[in-house]
Amino acid sequence: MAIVKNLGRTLSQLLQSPGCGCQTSIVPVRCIGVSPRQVTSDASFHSVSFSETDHPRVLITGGLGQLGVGLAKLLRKRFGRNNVILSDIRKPPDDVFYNGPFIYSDILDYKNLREIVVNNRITWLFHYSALLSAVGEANVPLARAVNITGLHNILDIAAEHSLRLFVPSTIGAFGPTSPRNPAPDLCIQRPRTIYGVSKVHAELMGEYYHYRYGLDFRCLRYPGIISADSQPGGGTTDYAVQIFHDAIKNGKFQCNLKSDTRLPMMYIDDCLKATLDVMEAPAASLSMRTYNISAMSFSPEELVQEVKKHIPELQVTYTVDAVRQAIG
Ligand SMILES: NC(=O)c1ccc[n+]([C@@H]2O[C@H](COP(=O)([O-])OP(=O)(O)OC[C@H]3O[C@@H](n4cnc5c(N)ncnc54)[C@H](O)[C@@H]3O)[C@@H](O)[C@H]2O)c1
Ligand SMILES: C[C@@H](O)[C@H](N)C(=O)O
Repeated sequence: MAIVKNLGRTLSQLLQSPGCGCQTSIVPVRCIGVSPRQVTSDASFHSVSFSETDHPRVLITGGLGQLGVGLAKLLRKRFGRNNVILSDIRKPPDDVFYNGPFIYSDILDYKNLREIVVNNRITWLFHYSALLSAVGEANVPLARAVNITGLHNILDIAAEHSLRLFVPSTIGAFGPTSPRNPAPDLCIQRPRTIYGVSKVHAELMGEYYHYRYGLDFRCLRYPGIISADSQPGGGTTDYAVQIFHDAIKNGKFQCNLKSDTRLPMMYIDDCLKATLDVMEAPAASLSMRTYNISAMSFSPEELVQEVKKHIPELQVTYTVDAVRQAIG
C-alpha cells in the first residue's frame, strides 16, 4: 500500500538520522520608483539567451523552508551545483551554506530581486517564499504582503526577464464548497484562509500573465508534504511530520487536529520529482498551467496506527487547535 511504503521510507530515514534534527508582444516592466509601464518584449536590455539544451540557471526563493533545500539538492544533481541558487531572508545553517550558492533575497524588495536575476543570468525561478496556513491566519497583513505583494514582484520580474516560473499552490486553495474525492483541476475554489485566498490569486495571476504576456508559468497544487530531515513552516498538515519526531524522541505525541480529519498528503521526494517533471515538460504538452497532484489521504488516527506498528508504546493525545481544525 502506498501509505505504508511512504511512511516506511520516512521512518527509516528518521531512524538513520539521530539529529532528526501563447505569444504576446508586451511585458510589464517596472521602473524603480515609478509606476509599472509597458515596453516591447524584444527590448534588447532584457533579452535572455537560453536554449532548451542549455542547463537552466535556477533561483529558489524561500529556499530555507521545509521544501527548498531538498529541491536545491535535486536540481543541483541534474543541472550542476553552481547553476542552482538558494535564497531566503534567514541565515542559512552551515550544511546549506557550504553546499552550494546561497544569497539573501527578500521578495518584497523588487530592486534586489531584479539585481539577483540579472547578475546571475537566471532562467528558471522556483518561488517557494510564503506564509503557510496557520502562520498566515496569525498575521494576516504579513501573509498578504508576502503571499500577494511578493508574488506580484515575482511575476513582473519573471515576465520582464522571460523566466520559466514555478509557483506551488496547495490543497488549501480549495474550500468548503469545493468538490472532494477527488477534487478536479478546475472547480469551485472559495477558501476561507488568507493562505488559500493568496494561492488562488497566485494561480489566477500566473495564468493571466501566461495568456496576456506569454509568461511560462507552471503551478502544482501540493498536498501536505511529509519530510524527514526538514521541519514544516506552520501549516495545518504539520502534525503528519511532527508525529515522527515526537514518537522517536519522546514516545508521546499531542495532535492538534481531530482524530478523523482526513487530508491529502505526499512524501517530499515525490513532490520534488513532480515539480521537476512539470518544469521540464515541453510547453506543448501542457494543456493547463495549474494541476493537482496527489498521493494518499489519511487521518491522524490512521497515521497513529501505522506509526504504532514501529513504536507500539507511542502515547497520543488530541488537543484540537481551532484555527488549524477550521482549515482542515
Ligand atoms: N510544505 C507543504 O506541506 C506545502 C504544501 C503545499 C504547498 N506548499 C508551498 O510550497 C512552498 C514552500 O513551502 P515550505 O513548506 O518550504 O514553506 P516554509 O514555510 O517552510 O518556508 C517558506 C520560506 O519562505 C521564507 N520567507 C518568508 N518571507 C519571505 C520574504 N519576504 N522573502 C523571502 N523569503 C521569505 C521563510 O523564511 C521560509 O524559509 C510554499 O509556497 C508553500 O505554500 C507547501
Ligand atoms: C497544505 C499546505 O499548503 C501546508 N502544509 C499547510 O498546511 O498550510
